[in-house]
Amino acid sequence: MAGFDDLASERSKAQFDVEEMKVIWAGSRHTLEVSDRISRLVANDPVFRKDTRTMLSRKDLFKNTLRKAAHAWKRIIELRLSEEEAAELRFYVDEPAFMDLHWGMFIPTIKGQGTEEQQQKWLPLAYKMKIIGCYAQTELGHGSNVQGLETTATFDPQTDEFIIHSPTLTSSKWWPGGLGKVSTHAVVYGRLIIDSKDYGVNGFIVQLRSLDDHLPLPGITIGDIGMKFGSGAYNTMDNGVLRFDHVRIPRDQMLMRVSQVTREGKLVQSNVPWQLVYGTMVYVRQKIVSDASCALSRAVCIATRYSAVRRQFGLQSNGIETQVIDYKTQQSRLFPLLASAYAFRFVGEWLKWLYMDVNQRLQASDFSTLPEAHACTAGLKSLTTSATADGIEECRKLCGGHGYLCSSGLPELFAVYIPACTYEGDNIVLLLQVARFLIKTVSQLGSGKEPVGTTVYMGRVEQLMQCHCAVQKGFLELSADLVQAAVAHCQLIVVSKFIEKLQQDIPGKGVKGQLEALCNIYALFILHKHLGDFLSTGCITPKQASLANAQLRSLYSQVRPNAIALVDAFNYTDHYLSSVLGRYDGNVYPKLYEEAWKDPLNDSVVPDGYQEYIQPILKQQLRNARL
Ligand SMILES: CC/C=C\C/C=C\C/C=C\C/C=C\CCC(=O)SCCNC(=O)CCNC(=O)[C@H](O)C(C)(C)COP(=O)(O)OP(=O)(O)OC[C@H]1O[C@@H](n2cnc3c(N)ncnc32)[C@H](O)[C@@H]1OP(=O)(O)O
Ligand SMILES: Cc1cc2nc3c(=O)[nH]c(=O)nc-3n(C[C@H](O)[C@H](O)[C@H](O)COP(=O)(O)OP(=O)(O)OC[C@H]3O[C@@H](n4cnc5c(N)ncnc54)[C@H](O)[C@@H]3O)c2cc1C
Repeated sequence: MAGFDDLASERSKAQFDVEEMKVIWAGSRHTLEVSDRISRLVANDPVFRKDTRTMLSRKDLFKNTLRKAAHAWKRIIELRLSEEEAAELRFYVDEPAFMDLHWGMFIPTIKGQGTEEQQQKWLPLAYKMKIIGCYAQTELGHGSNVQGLETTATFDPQTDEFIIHSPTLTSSKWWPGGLGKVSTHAVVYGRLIIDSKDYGVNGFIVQLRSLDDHLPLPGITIGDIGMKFGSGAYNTMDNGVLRFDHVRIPRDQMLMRVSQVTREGKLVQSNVPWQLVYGTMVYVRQKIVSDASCALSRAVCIATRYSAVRRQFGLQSNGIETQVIDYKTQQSRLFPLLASAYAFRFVGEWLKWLYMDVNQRLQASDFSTLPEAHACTAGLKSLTTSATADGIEECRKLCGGHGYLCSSGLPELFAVYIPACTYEGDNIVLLLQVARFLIKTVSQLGSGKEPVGTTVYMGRVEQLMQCHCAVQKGFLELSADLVQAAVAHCQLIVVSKFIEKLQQDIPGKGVKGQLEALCNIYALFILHKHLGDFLSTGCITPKQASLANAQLRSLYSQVRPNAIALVDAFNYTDHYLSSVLGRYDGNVYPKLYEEAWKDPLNDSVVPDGYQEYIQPILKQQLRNARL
């Protein structure tokens, strides 16, 4: 069987221990064991099938999502899965749904911004799913500009309550995931008003729906904001709209770790930076970086396996055409994405460590690394999601026409993934935050602080900053060129963390060698992509640029025999890949043909509508022809 033999032959060429590379990719033997076991549990459960998603109406699609979420929760309880295993199960179910926001934002917000008492009250309810929460920050009129939010939370000393209100149409909460049809509660971000004085944005826990009949509570208008990009895709998520008409909540439902409001209506600032109100966004952004490596590796796995199966032109002496993976143009498009997937994996590991380190420091009232954590999570979220969104589209194109079929898995992967460039912070807005951080850092460099990083990449950042750095008054004056410096800074971090990964103990025959090749491919690919920066800032000479290019091409040849093994190391099930082109067995053509007939359009040989619309035309033509 052609495809199967091709992939079997490719696997026999591997020059490294794939099982050990699986451990490196997973992060540890324990994590590999958990993800392998849970991914197969999901793959073997018919409730979690994904192949009909693009054929369902929005209402049927959503109801099926609720069914899957309920089944997932039931399995978590039945099997007594740990929090880690439950998170893996939600990941491999692979369907954006309210659970993501309940576990991924609502609970972390209460943990990060609630007092001990508030955590003791609300977390047990949330962990047991006695309440379902979402994160309601963005409004119809404001998303990036958090300080521009209009929802008000006015303290009423007569009743010891906050009055939550939507004063304008643009203050309607708009986009929060899980809000539209499912969540019973939300963390609502609104302007704290005490005695007519505006104290800025804070978080408030607000019940939205009755726990008895799920109807919206008095003063609450709530619904879904409508269909989003692509069929299936993110339409499994009920992104919602929410308006308040003077809804009253107890004073103790303002999240008060950062600021407290006393019974007398006095605002007391605690000793933590007010920016902790933004803390959930830092947490989610570091998770999004890890998710980028998952999404990109998934697309690269599909495109790499298909590129080894697909043969086109280049008839060889044995009468067989050439595998498209052997074309240098295919390699120059595909292998940098393979390298990027590994690079994002390792920078995501580091970012997770940075986030945990910041949190431990916060416990000890050490806030010194919070600005760097914000800049790194913002910048790396921006860099990795933009590269991944572009990379998934490139993988679709690498698969030719068949990449455009839903059965390839790539259109839906692209449609689900691309909002990552917007949610949790628009990517340009976040790069401007990095630019601000760099300006402050450069201004402090005079104090003898020396930047650290790889020379050429570091030089590029320094030079770009000096070229473009001006005394900036505020956000809006930041030049587009500074965004370029911010990207350069983030790419420096990615390369540096890949190099640091290689300095760790890396067991397994040939594993370190493959990772070194991928690290060099990433670094040289970025250098090639931004050659203008490196040349214009004098970091490298034209001769060096030419040598770098030659080295890059040589590295592609080094990776070529290992490409299939490198994507096998992601250890993805066919269920998770959900792609006829990316099947482990390479049995592409028979499965493509089989999938086609499953389309409802093929339920009848003569299509519905023929008699009404087509036959009259044809008959008319026949009559005309006889005249
Ligand atoms: C679902 C989760 C589970 C898993 C995750 C996996 C996948 C994700 C899947 C789905 C995600 C689903 C939904 C996404 C949810 C959302 O989209 S929630 C809404 C997200 N919204 C945003 O990100 C808004 C972006 N805007 C901002 O962050 C801010 O408005 C701003 C930073 C752009 C501007 O802030 P301002 O206060 O207005 O002005 P500033 O002067 O720039 O900043 C003031 C100072 O504060 C510092 N700072 C800013 N942000 C942070 C932060 N997050 N942490 C720490 N510090 C911060 C800034 O540096 C300034 O400090 P100075 O010392 O320079 O004054
Ligand atoms: C699928 C999805 C899920 C979401 N889930 C949630 C959720 O659960 N909870 C929640 O609260 N929100 C959620 N959001 C909202 C999301 O956080 C916002 O869309 C995001 O923060 C961007 O804000 P915005 O849409 O207002 O865009 P805007 O800020 O209006 O940006 C529009 C354009 O203007 C540019 N721009 C804006 N400001 C500047 C500036 N200062 N300088 C230069 N350019 C600028 C941007 O770069 C962008 O190109 C979700 C969004 C999506 C798409």
